Amino acid sequence: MAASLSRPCFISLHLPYRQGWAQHLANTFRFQPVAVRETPRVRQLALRRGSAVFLVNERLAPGSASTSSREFLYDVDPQPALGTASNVCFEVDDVLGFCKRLQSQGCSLLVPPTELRDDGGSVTYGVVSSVVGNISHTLLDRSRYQGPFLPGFQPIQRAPSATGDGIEITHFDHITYVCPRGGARAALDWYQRCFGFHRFLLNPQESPAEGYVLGGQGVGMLLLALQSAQGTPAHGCKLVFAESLSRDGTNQVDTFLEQHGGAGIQHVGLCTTDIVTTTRALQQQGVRFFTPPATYYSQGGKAEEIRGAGQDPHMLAELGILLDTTPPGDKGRRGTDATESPSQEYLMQIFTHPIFSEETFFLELIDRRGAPGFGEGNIRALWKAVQVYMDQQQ
Ligand SMILES: O=C(O)C(=O)Cc1ccc(O)cc1
Repeated sequence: MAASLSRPCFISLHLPYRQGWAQHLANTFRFQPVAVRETPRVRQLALRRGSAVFLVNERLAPGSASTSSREFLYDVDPQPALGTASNVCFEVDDVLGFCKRLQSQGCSLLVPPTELRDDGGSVTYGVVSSVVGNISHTLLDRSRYQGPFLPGFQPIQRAPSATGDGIEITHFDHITYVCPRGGARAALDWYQRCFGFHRFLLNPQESPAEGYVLGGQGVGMLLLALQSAQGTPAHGCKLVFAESLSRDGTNQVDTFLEQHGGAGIQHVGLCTTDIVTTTRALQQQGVRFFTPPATYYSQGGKAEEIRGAGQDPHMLAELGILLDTTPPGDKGRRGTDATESPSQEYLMQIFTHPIFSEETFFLELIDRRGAPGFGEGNIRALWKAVQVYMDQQQ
């Protein structure tokens, strides 16, 4: 079964009672509130930047909101003890057929296909649980809907400050899951089988059978990745599955499992077309980013690599931005059109501090200049920066 899933339509975040995040997302990350739904017990706020939409679900009353099973529209209640990103919504053409196929494959439907309508038209959706931690997926057909967000939500008038603030965020680039030990391969298989995602090799060093194993220097991690069936390698949304291979159980992946209370979404990569300006603007708004170790910029040929890509090593170091060039020969391996660009391909990344009070969920900015993968040096640098941060927290 090859399902026609495209880029996520929204990523849903849940917060426990008395915790909010929507204001923070609006004020510091400058996501624009577009639609809201409020009941006496919950508030659901959709915030958009480019085509990236977060649905922030807040509780307005103590206790479990799930006395009514549909308290949260287009989602289920993960009953969070802490902030968690627990649902990714994908658009599909045929919700009924899709849900039927998933059920015949043994998947559990949390919300059966349901139709909702208002003046803007109608949508059909269902919610299925995934095989990873608390993550569920909303499958949505909104081809018959003309309204600004979804039926059941009230539109919010667009404030004039949404553009021209230097923050260039275009779409969700990737979603990284932390899987339990031994669970990354099963997750990969499930998304290939049930959602029709294709394997994506993160790096030329990756062995398709084993996955991408990062060892040495205190890093013990297995990474496996997929990309959605629709969309080119450069434009589709990727799923990255991370699993700890470390023996001492104190690294960031194990810490996520412990503090999150199980597997789940560790970070979301937001694609930007101008990482330098965007990082600067977000820093001015108070967003805090991980700073890679100073050695990242001074180690073997990094400054030359950065200059070779046409970037300024001092500026990147000052902001904490990581850069990785695609090694020659990498293009063909991932099936990129070799005639696309004669110049060197590279990408730049930067990672925020954890968003909630626990060391769990964070965001990333990624600026792809033709490079579809993830740089090994950058993953190591992020790993190191997170470890330093975690050690400082103790
Ligand atoms: O580089 C990325 O964005 C990744 O998604 C790879 C990754 C996965 C898990 C980590 O704890 C650190 C890096």
